[in-house]
Amino acid sequence: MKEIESLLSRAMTGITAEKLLSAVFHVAYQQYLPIAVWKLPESKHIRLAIDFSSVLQPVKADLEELGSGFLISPFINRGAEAWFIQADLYWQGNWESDMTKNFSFSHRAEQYFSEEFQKKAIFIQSLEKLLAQSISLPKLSFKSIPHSFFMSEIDFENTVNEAVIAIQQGQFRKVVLSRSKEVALPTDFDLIATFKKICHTYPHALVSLVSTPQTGTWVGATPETLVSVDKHKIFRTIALAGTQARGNLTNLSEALWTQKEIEEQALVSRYIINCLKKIRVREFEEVGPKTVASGNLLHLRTDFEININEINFPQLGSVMLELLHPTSAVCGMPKDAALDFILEKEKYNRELYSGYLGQVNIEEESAIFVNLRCMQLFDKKARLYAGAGITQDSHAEKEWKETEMKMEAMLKMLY
Ligand SMILES: C=C(O[C@@H]1C=C(C(=O)O)C=C[C@H]1O)C(=O)O
Repeated sequence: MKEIESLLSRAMTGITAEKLLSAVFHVAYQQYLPIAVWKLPESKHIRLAIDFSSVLQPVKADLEELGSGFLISPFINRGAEAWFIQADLYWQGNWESDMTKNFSFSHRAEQYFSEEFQKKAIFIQSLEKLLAQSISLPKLSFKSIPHSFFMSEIDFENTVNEAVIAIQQGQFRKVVLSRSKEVALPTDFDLIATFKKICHTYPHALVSLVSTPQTGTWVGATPETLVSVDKHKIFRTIALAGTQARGNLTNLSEALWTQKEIEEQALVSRYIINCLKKIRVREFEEVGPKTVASGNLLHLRTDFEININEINFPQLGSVMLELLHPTSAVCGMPKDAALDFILEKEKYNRELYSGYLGQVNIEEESAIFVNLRCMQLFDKKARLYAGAGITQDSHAEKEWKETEMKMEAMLKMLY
């Protein structure tokens, strides 16, 4: 293993983080290796994990049992199963880092002739070869975009109106309706340069770039923590909902919210408290709701915090992850009725959008987020995703505009 590490540091001498990330992503992608690159909120560190195992297996999303890596789950995850990118190769640094430092390999399979070891060796050799060339990297070829149901403004607004009627009839209280749209990638699209731009534009978000043969390639900047457990065993989750354009507002406490938005966010808080009640957790700290910014948008957010050691509930992170997903911020309330409505009316597959993703047991912290403000990359095109919470006071046209504003988060990063 030492041989590989010294090969890697030789390959990387004097290379900028951006160039190295481009090359690493390139080689991983071409060799069908699952890779995740991410930046946590309020952090300047870029983290990277590559999995060298033979086939990426779905796993039970058990934060306490899993090793170090990056977890991704689609919106629909029956049996609470998710994909896990094990951090066989892990790097942590920032855009200005000396790239020869801070790389580490997990020593999961030491056998010299194991498939995993061979894959690592081939990866490093290809990386070294690529970095030795002074010419720019060849273009990545993503898969062509598969056909997907396109929802026009009229279709979407009709569905919102149907949801409002269903709410008035008492079928559920809130449902989150979403849609996707395709946009052309710029001809000079550069994945890592775009990722870097997103990191700078969204300092308070989890910014991620994830690619696996099973899920395709996704990039996003989500403001929504689903479950996090830090090294001091503090569990956190948030209730995020209500959306308006930020405009020129500098003092966030001056934002005004309508009753519809206040109620919509309160339903998410209530949903979280109901989940805590189910497992008889009564000692939690609740702060908010307060106005927070995510790029050009404002949301209402309530923070929940629990000291895991004080309540002696070591599995709280995993138990809450299973109970919370999909929360009322992306599905609705009650959950089952809202989900049925979504599956019947949306007519497209959300895939990883509004699922969850994030690091597990990396530097003693797990931080899982709802996958929002994201796009999926294809040959010459990107698919953008966004949704809006519908309650009895919703106006169809306003909800359409809200999804447009949310999609702009990624669109603006492309152009
Ligand atoms: C569903 C999305 O966002 C969620 C829905 C919100 C809303 O309805 O106001 C606000 C923030 C998120 O919890 C999305 O970004 O696609």
